[in-house]
Amino acid sequence: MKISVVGTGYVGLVTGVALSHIGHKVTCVDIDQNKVEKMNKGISPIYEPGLEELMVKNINEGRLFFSANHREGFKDSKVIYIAVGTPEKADGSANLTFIEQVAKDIAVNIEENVIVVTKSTVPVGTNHYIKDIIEQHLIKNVKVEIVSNPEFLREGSSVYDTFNGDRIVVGADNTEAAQVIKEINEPFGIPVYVTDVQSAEMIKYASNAFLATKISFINEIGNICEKLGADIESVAYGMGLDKRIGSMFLNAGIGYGGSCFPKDTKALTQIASNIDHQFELLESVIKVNNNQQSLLIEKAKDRVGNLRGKKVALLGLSFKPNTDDMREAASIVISKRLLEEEAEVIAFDPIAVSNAKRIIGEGIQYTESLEEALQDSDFALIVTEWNQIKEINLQTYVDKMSTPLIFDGRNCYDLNEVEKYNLEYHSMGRRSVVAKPAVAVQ
Ligand SMILES: NC(=O)c1ccc[n+]([C@@H]2O[C@H](COP(=O)([O-])OP(=O)(O)OC[C@H]3O[C@@H](n4cnc5c(N)ncnc54)[C@H](O)[C@@H]3O)[C@@H](O)[C@H]2O)c1
Ligand SMILES: O=c1ccn([C@@H]2O[C@H](COP(=O)(O)OP(=O)(O)O[C@H]3O[C@H](CO)[C@@H](O)[C@H](O)[C@H]3O)[C@@H](O)[C@H]2O)c(=O)[nH]1
Repeated sequence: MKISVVGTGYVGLVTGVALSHIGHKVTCVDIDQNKVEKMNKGISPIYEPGLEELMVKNINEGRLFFSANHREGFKDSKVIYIAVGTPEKADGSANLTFIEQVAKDIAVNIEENVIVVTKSTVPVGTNHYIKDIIEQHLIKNVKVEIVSNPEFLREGSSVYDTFNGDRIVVGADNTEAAQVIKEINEPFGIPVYVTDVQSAEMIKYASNAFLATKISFINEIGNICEKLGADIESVAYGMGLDKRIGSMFLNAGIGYGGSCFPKDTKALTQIASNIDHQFELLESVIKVNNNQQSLLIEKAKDRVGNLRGKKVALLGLSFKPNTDDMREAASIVISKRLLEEEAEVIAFDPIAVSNAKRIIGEGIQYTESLEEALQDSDFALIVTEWNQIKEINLQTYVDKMSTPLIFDGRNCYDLNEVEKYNLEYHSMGRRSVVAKPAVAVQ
């Protein structure tokens, strides 16, 4: 089937590539001319494992196209997917400006009946709002059906997730439209759950809010464990053995970041407050997460005292491993705090340095070499659990650092392993390891 995808960010590009890979003829449309030029040359504008290879394969096999022109991109399409951003407004609610613009772009450029499928995360009621906008601006006598099809992929594993997701949610008023979307997705072999539009919209927010709740919950338990001498890794493992709880998303650390959980949890509290419901549980989840992000700095200050002039190795910048995405990364809050404390910061990340420079700025130094970041440093803060960090020979900390003192926000190392080295190691929700008499950092 001929399909168009509007927006080529993490969701749109992966969707377009995956749909072309299962045999559809797909044109991805983006207003960003530079991105379109890059993609036409077979270069992915984002870093996602496996994406560029799959993109090039489908371009070469004549199923995948890119355009900066909506009319050209929508030509002959039976289905148009919307995958533009829905960022956060100052009050935390979802900004629908891009969605409204796409609805108008669709209205004035389509020449035949289409099904408009929203992949973007949008508040309950938005799909109907999209239909209203399109119908108000239509210039041809055509029929438009809408389908909500929220996206559940994770950055860093988006290609894998698209082919191996747990479910595809389809929300529709019109059973024929739902059936078309079901059939389009059939080759993925993933169970499709069909429901009404409003419920599909809510499934997305509720899922993200639930996962964020799981993270803030385990972080609170971790903070308590640390003070009582229990070990959060053992506690999470023991909890996860209960199938009703499940072992996933119980990794304690410095909290969640990224382009979705922070914005979608805030948007859901706004959605609730619009109908005079105060979502107290979710408000606490957000508060716990905000505190968690700066916990690593508090730990360092408790141990080291004044941070002024201290040479700090900041290990990991992206909000999670295997992505160059810096949106709401804990490293932003942490580097800001370090600069306020007048520390000297050298940050390591294997992929996200150029994005980080734009967001964090030139107040800190950057390197793509872990060893260079550690060289002569007074202490290290682990912010993202990149494999390069997890797999480092721990002796490197001892050899390179001025004082081998580590504050690990992602529990990268086994405590028994750490004990074999002359390290001082503080992690999250676990006992500290001080292998040799207290390291003098003054
Ligand atoms: N990033 C994720 O992991 C993820 C996962 C699930 C759902 N979502 C949701 O999916 C949506 C998209 O997220 P993203 O991270 O892919 O966004 P993004 O910001 O990375 O990309 C959006 C793209 O849309 C383009 N665009 C904006 N207006 C346009 C228009 N009128 N016509 C054509 N192109 C236009 C932009 O140029 C940009 O390239 C959001 O609602 C987000 O909440 C994101
Ligand atoms: O046990 C855990 C799991 C995750 N995180 C953190 O949570 C954040 C989000 O991680 P993850 O969910 O893996 O990545 P995202 O790409 O943000 O994906 C989430 O957000 C997407 C956008 O809505 C959804 O599509 C996905 O289903 C949902 O997992 C990151 O900062 C992680 O470090 C933890 O602290 N502990």
